[in-house]
Amino acid sequence: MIRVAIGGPRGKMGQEAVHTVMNNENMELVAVLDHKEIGDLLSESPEFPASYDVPVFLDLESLISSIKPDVFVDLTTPHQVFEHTMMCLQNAVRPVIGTTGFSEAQLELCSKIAKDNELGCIVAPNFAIGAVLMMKFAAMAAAYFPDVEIIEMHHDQKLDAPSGTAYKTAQMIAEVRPSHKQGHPTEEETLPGARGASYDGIPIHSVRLPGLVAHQQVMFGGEGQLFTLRHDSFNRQSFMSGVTFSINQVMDLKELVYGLENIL
Ligand SMILES: NC(=O)C1=CN([C@@H]2O[C@H](COP(=O)(O)OP(=O)(O)OC[C@H]3O[C@@H](n4cnc5c(N)ncnc54)[C@H](O)[C@@H]3O)[C@@H](O)[C@H]2O)C=CC1
Ligand SMILES: O=C(O)C1=N[C@H](C(=O)O)C[C@H](O)C1
Repeated sequence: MIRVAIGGPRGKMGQEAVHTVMNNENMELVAVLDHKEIGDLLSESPEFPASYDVPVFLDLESLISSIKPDVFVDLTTPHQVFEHTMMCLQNAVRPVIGTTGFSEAQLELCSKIAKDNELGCIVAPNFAIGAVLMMKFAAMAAAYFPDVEIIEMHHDQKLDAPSGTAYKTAQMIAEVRPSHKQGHPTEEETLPGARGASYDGIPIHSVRLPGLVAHQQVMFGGEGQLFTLRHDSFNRQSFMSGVTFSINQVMDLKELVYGLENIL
């Protein structure tokens, strides 16, 4: 039995993850972390059935000291995720991080602590297998099509931009193609932001609209041709096989892995 705790249980991802862990026969949901007073047990919250008698904690430090979970799955907010990850790594709890918004410096620091403590940690910008393949194929294509732009599209409640997936896609592409500025050498934005954000010269455009879930297009342009890779998550169930996979895998790791493509 893997003893799992989840951060952000009432969120869009958190609710799915709670049901996923509760229904997995190799896992036990031993605690959840919320930031609002919702009662002592998850079952007191209207989102969950009366049988979910899982203790609710309001701070991670007391959750860890009283429950000592094997794994902490973070599905909270970009503002808290670094602090949560550090606390887990310093207290022998393996983090599985779905929350986005890590800076490169923060990732580097977590990676060092995980290695020093020989503790597994997974930071997964996207748990959906199709999205992981899209990122991998984008890096393959960039070796042949160096001119590329990323368009990510999400629901309008998303707090961070660009998405963690778009950021990771750009990092993977930047590893295989020489850095260069795209478009006309003297192009000017008459409206600031019109050409999107830039990661190593790769434009990233973020769309936020009600009705969307999580979608990304990677467009490669070449002489007389356009090659487009696209992935759509139509619901949050699409992420759950990746969550289960990560909880199982992190138990056998002794370092931080950034992106499921490295362990699939
Ligand atoms: N890696 C992946 O495949 C995916 C990652 N995400 C990421 O997961 C995160 C959560 O996404 P959603 O569920 O859509 O957001 P959400 O806003 O629906 O849920 C976040 C939940 O965390 C709670 N929360 C906020 N601060 C907290 C704290 N300090 N401690 C405990 N709980 C806290 C909120 O009350 C809320 O219930 C985002 O960063 C999002 O980008 C979302 C979908 C897939
Ligand atoms: O906030 C979301 O919804 C999602 N966040 C992740 C990201 O930022 O890439 C993963 C997925 O795109 C859904």
